[in-house]
Amino acid sequence: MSLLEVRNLSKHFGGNKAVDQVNFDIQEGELLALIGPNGAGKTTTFNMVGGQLPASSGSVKLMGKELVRMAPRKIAHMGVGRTFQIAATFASLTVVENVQMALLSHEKKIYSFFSTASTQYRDRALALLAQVGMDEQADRPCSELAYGDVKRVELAMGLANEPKLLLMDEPTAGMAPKERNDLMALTKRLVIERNMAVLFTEHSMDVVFAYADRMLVLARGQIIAEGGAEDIRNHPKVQEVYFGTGKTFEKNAEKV
Ligand SMILES: Nc1ncnc2c1ncn2[C@@H]1O[C@H](COP(=O)(O)OP(=O)(O)OP(=O)(O)O)[C@@H](O)[C@H]1O
Repeated sequence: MSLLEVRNLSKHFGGNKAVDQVNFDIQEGELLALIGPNGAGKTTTFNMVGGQLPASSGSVKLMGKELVRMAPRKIAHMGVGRTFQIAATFASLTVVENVQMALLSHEKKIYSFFSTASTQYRDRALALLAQVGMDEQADRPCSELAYGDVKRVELAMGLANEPKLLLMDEPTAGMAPKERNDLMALTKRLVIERNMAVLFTEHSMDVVFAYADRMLVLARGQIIAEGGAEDIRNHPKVQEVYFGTGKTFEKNAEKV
């Protein structure tokens, strides 16, 4: 059985078929990229898997259990994690406090954080930070961190509920090439070490071709291609939808 099975998943906004009868599987230990031009339906697909958006029809099963129509919180508890950007209001908290918040939230104890619970889960938070190489910066406010380091903290927060599948929406947006590669190399290492799976959307083709085990290409709400780097690079439909967008599909694209 696949870790995640998506079958005939659709989302219609009025007459707009944002996602139209999409099918795919994700296996444990897999880093899977969901790519496609602007408006292809990537975010909509993501939000249906995470439960933030109700599907119009279709099925999403995690280890055989149906997630469609389940509340996002329940889906998170079932083992689907998600990296969210650290909200501006939490930037003044330290690195470790942000990860503690994520742990508390997972345990439904968020209400107590600002009173007596500020020391709770510190050790667990530090252990997560060590996995992303941020334990030495644990007591710095997030607002002082370099952008790439903030992304590492967000990754540690995404791991707080021990996800079997982690969803990452454009994890490297706004990053310099070196930071992008570092973050994706770290993500790949975590996928292997934790035997989890990651589904990520991405606009940087260099990152996708360098790190994804497999790619799904969406265009106008439908999957037009699926496979490894060679299959995708040479796929006529993929070349067609990206033609004129300035995206490169060259071999050995930038890798720092
Ligand atoms: N809440 C909404 N209401 C109406 N239409 C929406 C809504 N969200 C998305 N859409 C439409 O659904 C389609 C797919 O959008 P989506 O954001 O999923 O694409 P995307 O592939 O993530 O795009 P991008 O790469 O630009 O983020 C688009 O036509 C978009 O305008």
